[in-house]
Formats: sequence, C-alpha cells, structure tokens
Amino acid sequence: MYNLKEKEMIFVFTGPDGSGRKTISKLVGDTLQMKSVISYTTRERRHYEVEGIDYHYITREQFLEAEKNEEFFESVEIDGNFYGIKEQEIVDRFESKGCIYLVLNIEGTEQLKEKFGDKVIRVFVHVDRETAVQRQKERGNSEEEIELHLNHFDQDLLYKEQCETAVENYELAHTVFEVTQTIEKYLLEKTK
Ligand SMILES: Nc1ncnc2c1ncn2[C@@H]1O[C@H](COP(=O)(O)OP(=O)(O)OP(=O)(O)O)[C@@H](O)[C@H]1O
Ligand SMILES: Nc1nc2c(ncn2[C@@H]2O[C@H](COP(=O)(O)O)[C@@H](O)[C@H]2O)c(=O)[nH]1
Repeated sequence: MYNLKEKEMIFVFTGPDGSGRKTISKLVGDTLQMKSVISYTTRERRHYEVEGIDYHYITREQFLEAEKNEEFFESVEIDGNFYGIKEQEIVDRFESKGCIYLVLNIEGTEQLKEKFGDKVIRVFVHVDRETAVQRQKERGNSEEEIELHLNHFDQDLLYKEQCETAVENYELAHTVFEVTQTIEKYLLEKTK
C-alpha cells in the first residue's frame, strides 16, 4: 500500500448520491488545478456516461484479478457492483502535484481516513432528499437506481458530523466558491 508523503493530501468528496459531489469536485479541481483519478467499476455504463471520463468499465473477472494482484489503492462493493482506484494511478498523480481529490462513497472515505488520518480531508456535500431525487431523475437515472440510492440516503447523511467540512449544494456557484475557499485554507496550512 502506497504511503502518503509528508506534504501529500487527499480531498475526498463524499455524501449521498445526487448531492452534487462530482459536479462540485470537478469545478473546484479545475479552479485549483487539482486533479483526480478515475475509478474502475463493474457497474454497467449509464447512457450519459463516457468510458475513461466517468469510469473505466471492467468485468467482474478483471476486477477480481486486479484485486488479487493488489492493484487497488482502495476498493468497495456497493449495491452488488465493485468500485476501486488503482494505486499506480494515485502514485502518478502525486508525482505531478502534492494533492488530489477523489469522489467516494462513505465506506471508501472512511477506509482512507483510517489509513491516512490528517492527510485526508473529507468534504461532505449534501442536499435534501427531494432535491437529490429530482436531480437524479432529471439526469436520467432509472427508478430502480434511485431507489437503491435512497435506501442509504439517511444513513449517509449521518456521516456529515464526522467530516472536516460540510456544504449544502443548492446554488452551484456559491457552493463551488465556498468549497474552493475551504480547500485553499488547507493547502495554505500545508505549505507552512
Ligand atoms: N447546485 C446544483 N444545482 C442544480 N443541479 C445540480 C447542482 N449540483 C449538481 N447538479 C446536478 O445534479 C446531478 C447530480 O450531480 P452529481 O453527479 O455531481 O452528484 P453526485 O453526488 O456525484 O452523485 P452521483 O454519484 O449519483 O452522480 C447532475 O445532473 C448535476 O448536473
Ligand atoms: N469507495 C469508492 N467509491 C466510489 C468509487 N467510485 C465511485 N464511488 C462512489 O460509489 C457510489 C456509487 O456511484 P455510481 O456512479 O454508481 O452512482 C457513489 O457514492 C460514488 O461516489 C471508488 O473507486 N471507490
């Protein structure tokens, strides 16, 4: 397992599905010139997703083989599908910059927090249940998928209290501004 170096940090965007983590993290990452790493998943590609941009879509066999070879930095099973981030890709990212961001479910976030402590800053993004459902419907998620997400919505919300920072995501520009400022503070602190 890769051990983060002294000044290396990971910002993890977490929270319930549909809260806007991917959207916010991308905009904040672009603003701060901070990059992410694309996850591998065995989940089927949704019609609006693109291979190599949203995920790398692989078979269960490929995933299990990679797991056997200890290629994953972290991995989880969610609603019957596997998700993971390749360690080598994390190492490559850290070579070009000392901080990266990831968008993870709560279990994966907690795994990294336990391993790396203060080097992991958790940004919890949240909206109310109705808004999360509405956004997923508008984006074209199936009813079944939304239902699966809702099964752990309330449980996911409880994790907010444990995170280093939390933000409500209603007005996009405002949320991005707030999160950018928060992350900048952590980055400034790191350079001291
Ligand atoms: N502030 C906002 N106002 C309106 N729509 C938003 C806002 N933030 C995100 N969205 C939209 O909501 C949908 C879900 O956002 P996003 O994919 O970023 O969420 P997520 O938390 O990563 O969840 P998931 O894992 O389900 O994708 C997207 O269609 C996105 O464009
Ligand atoms: N722990 C990890 N969580 C991941 C990874 N890639 C994505 N995710 C999270 O999984 C759920 C479901 O995602 P969906 O795209 O199928 O709706 C969501 O919370 C993602 O943020 C990963 O590599 N590890």
